[in-house]
This record gives sequence, structure tokens and C-alpha cells, in this order.
Amino acid sequence: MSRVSLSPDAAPGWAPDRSNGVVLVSCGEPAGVGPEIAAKAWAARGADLPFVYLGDPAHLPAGTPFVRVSEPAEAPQAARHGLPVLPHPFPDPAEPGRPSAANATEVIAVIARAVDLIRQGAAGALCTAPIHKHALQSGAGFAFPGHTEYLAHLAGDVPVVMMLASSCVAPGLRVVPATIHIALSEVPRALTPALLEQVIRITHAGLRRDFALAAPRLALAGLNPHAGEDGAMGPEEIAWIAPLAGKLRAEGMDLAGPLPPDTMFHPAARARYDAAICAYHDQALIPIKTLDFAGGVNLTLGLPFVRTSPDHGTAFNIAGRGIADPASMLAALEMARDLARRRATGRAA
Ligand SMILES: NC(=O)C1=CN([C@@H]2O[C@H](COP(=O)(O)OP(=O)(O)OC[C@H]3O[C@@H](n4cnc5c(N)ncnc54)[C@H](O)[C@@H]3O)[C@@H](O)[C@H]2O)C=CC1
Ligand SMILES: NCC(=O)COP(=O)(O)O
Repeated sequence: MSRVSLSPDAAPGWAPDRSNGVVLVSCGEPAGVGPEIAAKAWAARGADLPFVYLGDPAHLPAGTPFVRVSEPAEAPQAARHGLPVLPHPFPDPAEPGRPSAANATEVIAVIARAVDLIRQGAAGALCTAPIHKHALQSGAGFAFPGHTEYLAHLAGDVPVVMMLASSCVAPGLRVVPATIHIALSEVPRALTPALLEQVIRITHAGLRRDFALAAPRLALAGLNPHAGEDGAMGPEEIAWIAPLAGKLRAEGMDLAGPLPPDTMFHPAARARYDAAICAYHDQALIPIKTLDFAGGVNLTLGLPFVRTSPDHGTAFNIAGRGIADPASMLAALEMARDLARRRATGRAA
């Protein structure tokens, strides 16, 4: 696969990072496993992987050594002694598995504060610990389906794409759901030619910019079983998905499909592409979470800053028990650091 070198960049209105690549971790839902996996990530890597936890230190597991910092740039030094914490006070303590409505407003405020810090150049990238979407919607009227859409809004209502990536399986896997958190019954209406074309173009640009792929190879899933099987199982592939794919190929894009979704994730098929563009959430996320739940990373393409996240959620059923696996958080932190370095230097991470 050929690689591309790009110039260092900072989006207009976004100051260049002056923290030397420190990753900011938004605490997410404190009743979930976020504080625990952040503490465990620090315990595993310490100053090797400097990051700052933006949240209430009272929500960390009892006994977590932490160091209060006043700005992210202090993290590399502070991380030698404890988890660096940029304090953000919450009204309520964290009760494992039982989100507090009063805390919901601060969960959202932490995400907004993190983006502001990055906009000012105080941190290099954002890694979000999981939020509980329903808790934020019911507790604080959160108007977004998730981080992805909220971050797009905070960045100026820019078009973005959700990608989940794993490099722990061979061949690796990157998946993109073109529609995200909507009911399955809404997918055929929501998946329009304009949306799918935008998702494909943002993914293509993101693979070039953040993964140094000069000519990304994309695989496009059909919407229907067997990609419609010549119209026998649905009209969308013939009506517009195949013509859109043809148009993009005619421009020179390396794009296969529409492919039958059930046969595009086995190892030999995965070796043929750098990212799979899928029609809906579960078509994309089931394969990657099945193959690599522990090491998968969720990232947002199209933002003017690097954002990653563990692939899992708040895991209320195990919160507070000390058994949460920090592997996905560690992978997300590493990817955030690597992508931020690449954007800062213009070289592949
Ligand atoms: N980036 C984010 O903010 C994300 C948030 N969510 C939200 O999380 C909430 C719960 O979602 P679920 O579907 O229950 O998925 P989940 O990922 O929280 O849990 C699914 C299963 O995986 C286990 N699990 C998750 N993380 C683990 C870890 N680090 N170590 C060991 N086991 C782990 C859980 O115990 C549970 O059995 C929902 O509100 C969802 O919207 C889900 C995914 C990502
Ligand atoms: N299923 C993926 C997920 O829920 C992550 O959403 P987001 O909070 O990263 O937008």
C-alpha cells in the first residue's frame, strides 16, 4: 500500500497544539467504567502515554493516585506521580450503574470544555470516555445521538463520519456506518445518494490524511441481503448505489461494490480494502466488535481535531467492580497520540 506525506496543518480558528501532544480524556458518564479505565490506563503506561483526565477526581476509583494540573501541558511531568487530572467539579458522587440526572449537565459540559481547550491549543487531541446517551437525554435534554454528532456541532456543524478501527486482527479492519444511531426502519430513507457520497468522500480524505494512505481502497456494502441480488432482494443497489459507486470509480477512486455485506468481512475479503463503508450501524459495528472488542477504537473523521474513543460503552453492569478491561481505552489513547503527532508534523505516525 502506498503512503502519502502531507503538510502540517491546523484548521482556521484552531490554534496549533502547544501541549506537545498531550491527549485530553473527557470523563464521560461517571457512573460507568470511564473513570476506572482511565485510572487503569495511567497505571499501565504512566508517563509513556501522557494524557489528562478532565473530570471530577472524586469519581475515580478509591485509592487512585492522581495529580491536579492546571493545564494539559503539565501532564508528562505529573504522570510520573499519578493520573493527571484537570478538575471539573460535579454536583453528585458517582454511583456505579446509576447515573445521576444532576451530573448529566456536567458530563456534557466536560465535552464542550475539552473541545474549547483543544481549540485554544492547550491539548493535542481528544479521547472521550463513554457517555450514556439515554442518561444525558433524560437528565439534561442532550439533543444529540452521541459524541460524534455533538462534536460535529461544537466544531461548527461540520460533516463528520464515524469510523471504528482495529489493528489487532490480521488483516486489520476499519468500518464506517453511513447512517449511525437511528432506527433500522429509518435506514432506507436516511441513506440517500448525497449522504453516502459525502460519507465516502470524508472517509477517503480521512484515510489519506490520518492513515497516510495515498490511494485508499474502499469497499462499499450493499443495503440489502446479497447486495440486492440483481433486484431480487431490494431495489436500492440497482437504482442508485451501483451508479454512485460507478461515478466515484470513474473519478479514479478505488472503490469496490456494492458488495454482499455478509461476505465482505472474512480475512481474504478484508485484505482487499482499507475501509468498509456500511449502510447502517450494526452492519459495520458487529463485525469489528466481534473480531476485536478489546482493541477496537472509535474515531471521528472530518473534525478539525483528532477524536478517538474506546469502542465500548458505559458497561453499567460491571461498573465499580474493578474488572473493566482498559485495552480499548489504551488503544484509543495511542491512536489519538499518533494521529495528533501526524497532523502536527505532517509525517506518518
Ligand atoms: N463512545 C461512547 O460514548 C459509547 C457509548 N455507548 C453507550 O453505552 C451505554 C451502554 O451500552 P451497551 O450497549 O450496554 O454496551 P457496553 O459496551 O457498555 O457493554 C456491552 C457489554 O460489554 C461489556 N464491556 C464493555 N466495556 C467493557 C470493558 N472495558 N471491560 C470489560 N467488559 C466490558 C459490558 O460489561 C457488557 O456486558 C449506552 O448508553 C450506549 O449508547 C456505547 C458505545 C460507545
Ligand atoms: N455505537 C457506537 C457509539 O455509540 C459511539 O457513539 P459516539 O458517542 O462516539 O458518537
